[in-house]
Amino acid sequence: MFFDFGVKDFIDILLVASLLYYTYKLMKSSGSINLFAGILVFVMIWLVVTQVLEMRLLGSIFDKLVSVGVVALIILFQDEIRRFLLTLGSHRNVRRLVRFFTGHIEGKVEHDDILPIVMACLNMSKQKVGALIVMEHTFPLDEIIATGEEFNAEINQRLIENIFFKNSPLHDGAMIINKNKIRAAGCILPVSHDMNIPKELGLRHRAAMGISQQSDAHAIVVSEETGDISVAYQGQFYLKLSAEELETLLTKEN
Ligand SMILES: Nc1ncnc2c1ncn2[C@@H]1O[C@H](COP(=O)(O)OP(=O)(O)OP(=O)(O)O)[C@@H](O)[C@H]1O
Repeated sequence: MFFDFGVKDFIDILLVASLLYYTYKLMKSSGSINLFAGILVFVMIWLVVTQVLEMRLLGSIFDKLVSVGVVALIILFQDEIRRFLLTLGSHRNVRRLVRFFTGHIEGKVEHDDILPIVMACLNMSKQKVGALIVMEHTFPLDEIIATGEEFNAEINQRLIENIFFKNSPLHDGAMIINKNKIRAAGCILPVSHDMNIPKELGLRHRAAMGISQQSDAHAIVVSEETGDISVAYQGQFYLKLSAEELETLLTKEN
């Protein structure tokens, strides 16, 4: 007996595989990989109980759990689902399409605005001034901005350095930059509890990782201890960057 296997089925399998891979990547970057693994194990047990062993009583309990499970999943993963849709909308190809029709990209930081940020980081790195700068992209950070001091200033190298200067009232916490404006400083970021973050990295780095797991922002850290410049982006650390590497990373379309 032959399977009626056509191109459509092949595309179907390919799409399901990509969906699973993308979900895995998203869960990994947001630190919920154990939850994802737990759900997979549950689905496998459910399939074995209902399809292979055909246990009716246990099967009917699992069936009930699965029927309410979809709602539970939406509640559990609401941040991840939101991020997934935002990332989909901000994907390079979709942005190209938007640029084709509108002529510009909403939320994109121009190269001229990146240079003062890179220069400020370089200076702070040399003087070992600690800094935490978040570049907001398509995922809105209004709730984070509300935790700090809001203003609407042009991006300026001196201003960035002054804010993070040790005696400045706003040096503690994170600065949020959106497009060509510094939107706030002294903001509190969510701290990542990821066990894989190296032990020598403290709260500033964990806060950078936290925001990168919950949004599509770039979070730049200048270490007060070592002067190292690092970036957390999409749940990944890019450590000990040179000025050129930082510029390339920030200029790259996400
Ligand atoms: N949740 C947070 N949101 C924003 N900023 C934070 C947060 N937690 C800590 N910080 C900032 O990090 C500073 C403390 O950094 P800490 O020394 O613990 O981190 P670190 O990663 O070791 O950095 P460094 O290498 O600069 O010492 C605080 O003074 C504060 O400015």
